[in-house]
Amino acid sequence: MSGQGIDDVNSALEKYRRRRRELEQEEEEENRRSKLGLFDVDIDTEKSASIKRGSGSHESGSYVSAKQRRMEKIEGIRQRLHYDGSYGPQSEEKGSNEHASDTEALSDNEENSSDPTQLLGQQGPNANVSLVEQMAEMRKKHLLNEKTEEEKQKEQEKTLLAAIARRKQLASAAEIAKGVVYKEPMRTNWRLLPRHRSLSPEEVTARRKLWHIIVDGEDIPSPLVTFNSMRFPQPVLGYLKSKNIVQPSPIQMQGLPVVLSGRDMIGIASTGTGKTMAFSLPLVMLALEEECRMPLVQGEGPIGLIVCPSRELARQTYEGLLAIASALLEGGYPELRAILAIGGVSMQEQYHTLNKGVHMVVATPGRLQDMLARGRINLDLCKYMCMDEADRMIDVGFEEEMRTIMSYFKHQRQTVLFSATMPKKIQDFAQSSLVKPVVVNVSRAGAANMDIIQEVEYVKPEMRIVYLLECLQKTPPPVVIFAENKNDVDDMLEYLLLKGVEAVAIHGSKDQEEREYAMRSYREGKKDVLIATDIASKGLDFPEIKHVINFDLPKEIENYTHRIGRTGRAGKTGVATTFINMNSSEQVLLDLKHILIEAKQRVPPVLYTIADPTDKYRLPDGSLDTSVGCAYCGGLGHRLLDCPKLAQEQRAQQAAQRREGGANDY
Ligand SMILES: Nc1ncnc2c1ncn2[C@@H]1O[C@H](COP(=O)(O)OP(=O)(O)OP(=O)(O)O)[C@@H](O)[C@H]1O
Repeated sequence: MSGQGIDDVNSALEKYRRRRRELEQEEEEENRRSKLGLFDVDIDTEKSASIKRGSGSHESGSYVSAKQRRMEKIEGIRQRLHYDGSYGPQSEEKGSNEHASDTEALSDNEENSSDPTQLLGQQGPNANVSLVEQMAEMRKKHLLNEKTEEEKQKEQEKTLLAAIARRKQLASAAEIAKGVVYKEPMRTNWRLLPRHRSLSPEEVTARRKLWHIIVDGEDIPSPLVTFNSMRFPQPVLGYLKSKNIVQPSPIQMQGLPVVLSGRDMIGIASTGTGKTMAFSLPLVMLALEEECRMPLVQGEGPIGLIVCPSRELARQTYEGLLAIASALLEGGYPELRAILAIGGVSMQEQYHTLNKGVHMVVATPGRLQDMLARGRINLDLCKYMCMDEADRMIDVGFEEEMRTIMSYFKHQRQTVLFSATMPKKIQDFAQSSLVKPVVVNVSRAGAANMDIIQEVEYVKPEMRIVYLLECLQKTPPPVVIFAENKNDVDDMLEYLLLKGVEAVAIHGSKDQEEREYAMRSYREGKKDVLIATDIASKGLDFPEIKHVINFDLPKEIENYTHRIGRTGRAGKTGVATTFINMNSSEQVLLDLKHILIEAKQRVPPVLYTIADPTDKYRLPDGSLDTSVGCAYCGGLGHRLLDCPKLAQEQRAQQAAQRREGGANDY
């Protein structure tokens, strides 16, 4: 976000916080007054005495709860209505049932009434108006007031969103400078088979419905239900089969035809549902097409780029590309070369590949930016850019690096963004930077994978480490344990090693060698337990993880979705256990509650004890209107103005501004 943008967001938030402080102060004042026995409304002495008489008076100075006082006040009114017929002519004419409904209405509204004289209709302009009519009027006023409050909140949200949206587009600096706007998507030579081109719109819709695929955009290619129909060369089909990948997953059914045909795309699907293939295969096909057309020579390339938020994820994706490229080579196709550009490793080996011309680059933003700046690679021929875990990539953590990388593009490129979590705001922003994008949605962005059994346990902070051993018994290994901070990761490692558990750990302060050792030994099954910060929560695909333990609740609910998504992958079932305690953020707990409800999991009673401001957005069937969640992080348990992620990012941004540089590691 630009400095101006940050200021705007800050000032909008500051306004909101000021208003909130005022409201809190008002509330405090009200509480104080009522504790002292002062009614905030001006009831005349006679009436007040009458109410007290009716309700039983209290010894002066003794504490009476607000609820009790309210009840007594209502009782007083009720008694006057029943025993004193002096509240206007209408009350005498009414039957007792009507009185009952009137008093019910009173109790509903009394709390919000500011003028009990009017409420009772005893004097003033309402003296001749029936109680029912007065109540109807009050209700209307009350609703209007409430709406106004809601409108106010919406307005504040709008201002804040506008400030956030004032980010610059994800476009190259030269394009922005020259005002270049691409209107038409890129074209590739890939075509649907004639029999798929002739599918009727009804057939296409039925197919999408069957696989729960939701699309948005213009001229969207039909979903294809076999890899054969996607026209991959035989060695690629053979490779997929060897990995037991025989039928495309829904995100691949729709995502592959879209990306293969050159369209910009935003792909949203649950963790572990095959998004990586949906952006890797088209890159390989594009590289192959270019190589066949005109082989790359020294200093040329890449044709395409995949940017990932962590070194480990980049390595995993790179190895996937190498495997497909080598299957093609073995099948008699030209050699396709790839390099891995990540921090912490020497690029010496990679330079050898670069010298031959490179087709594909998989990178983390920092190292890629560095290589571009040093002129080690260029994006002159680059036609394809993918951001894996895209919301994280466009998030503040990497935004500046991504913008710098974009400035090296010379021509239009195809841009594809994939993630399991993609808040609406990020989608809107991304869409504005893409060319006629197609949005493919296979699950609600941020929803948990339905193949995961989610358990939430209340464990006191100091008991967690001891309880870990018991928790590890739930399933056989491999298990992964996540914690927010590096010290907790180190402490757990020490404890588990002492207890004889085969564990390894990874976080951003470990050196590259340690990180690689941990990943390798865990992946190869030599270690049973991986303990990690969120550095390992996104995208990593370890085979057969049975159990994810959250030592704490992450600060952002999206990280919860990613963390538990390390299990329950490729159609298998997994278990996730999350420890919560009194230190867990209420807002994230509420988000968690909604994720559990959505995934039809057991919600621990403690989560129902937290006041839930989203209760009013329940639909008639009791489910939550999912369109009302936070526009910034996608959490369903809070609104934008209370977003813990936004607040956290702002703190980080301010700190980064002070330091004049950002830190992106976990
Ligand atoms: N069509 C398929 N059929 C069976 N398995 C598949 C298929 N596509 C991918 N897989 C396997 O599913 C696993 C998860 O895939 P992948 O890592 O691409 O998930 P993802 O959606 O990117 O998850 P995340 O959101 O965590 O990054 C991998 O082991 C992959 O080989």
